[in-house]
Amino acid sequence: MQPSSALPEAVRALAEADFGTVAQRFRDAGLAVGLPAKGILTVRAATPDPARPAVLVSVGVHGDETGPIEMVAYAVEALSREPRLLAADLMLCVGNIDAIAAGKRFIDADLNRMFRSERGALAGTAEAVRADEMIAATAAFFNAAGPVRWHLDLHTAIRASHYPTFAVVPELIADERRQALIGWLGEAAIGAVIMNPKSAGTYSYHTAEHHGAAGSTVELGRIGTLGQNDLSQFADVSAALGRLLRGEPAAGGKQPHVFKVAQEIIKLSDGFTMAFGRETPNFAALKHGDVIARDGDTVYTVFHDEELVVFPNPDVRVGLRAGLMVVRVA
Ligand SMILES: O=C(O)CCC(=O)N[C@@H](CCC(=O)O)C(=O)O
Ligand SMILES: [Zn+2]
Repeated sequence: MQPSSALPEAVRALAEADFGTVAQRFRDAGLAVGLPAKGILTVRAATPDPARPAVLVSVGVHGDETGPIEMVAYAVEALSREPRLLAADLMLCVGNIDAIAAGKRFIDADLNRMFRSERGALAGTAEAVRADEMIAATAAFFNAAGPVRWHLDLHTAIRASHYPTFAVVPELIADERRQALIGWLGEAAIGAVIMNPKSAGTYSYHTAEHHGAAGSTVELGRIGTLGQNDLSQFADVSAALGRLLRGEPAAGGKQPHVFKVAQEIIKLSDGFTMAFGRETPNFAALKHGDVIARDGDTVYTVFHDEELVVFPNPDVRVGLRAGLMVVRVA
């Protein structure tokens, strides 16, 4: 992270999980404010109201994915100046605070693989401790919520992408909620959604599976330096988030293209190699029979006429997802 003094105050405060000023503004407006763990702020109606949607917004689950931190910092700063317009119960979570300070994806291990019952070699890492705090705060937030539950886990991708913005949506979200989520993603000008049938231990899959949230990992452009992101690329997402939190009518928008996961590429050993370069963009197309990766005796190949590669990353730990292959369905 660049020296804090060089950052706009709202951005510095969110990146360092310093909620003092915004929390006080919400409190002064008579809202119920909670700080259940470092980097986690909840703002609820003073009298519990199950008719209010419960919206969890998380950023910085990967410390080098800084654009959404900036975007949300300004969105929350603006909302805190007109707190009575907040029409949802809000939980704001800054995920990997130490990794944000270090400007790295993670410190010991990927926080966004910790949301699973068996952590194996990931147990005992700094991120496992942080995930436990997030899991507990998330459960407390949604257990006190009404039935309408959202989780927008805002990330940025490592590589370029055919769709600069896209989202990963757990398939198990109930139909009506999933339609509402995809509608919101369209309003936010998200270009593509990937329907995912299986958890990779991610935060958004966790909230969908365990709390019935319309949860999604939303990829907003590429990784960048905190304070130096081009915020114009987040204008539609920021506006859609503002409307969701203020209970304002949706503004419409183009429906995203829909993909589904065809296969998950798991790194089985240190011998894992991808058949294409590290800079291969997300949604690059491979044809039937093309080799995707090799890992000892295992050869991953394309079995549909065409599959598109997303999140190719040979550097993950053994046992974790090294990429997704997706096919277009709508
Ligand atoms: O660009 C990449 O390779 C990684 C970007 C990123 O962090 N993506 C998330 C997606 C989570 C999901 O599948 O819902 C991740 O890998 O954790
Ligand atoms: Zn990420």
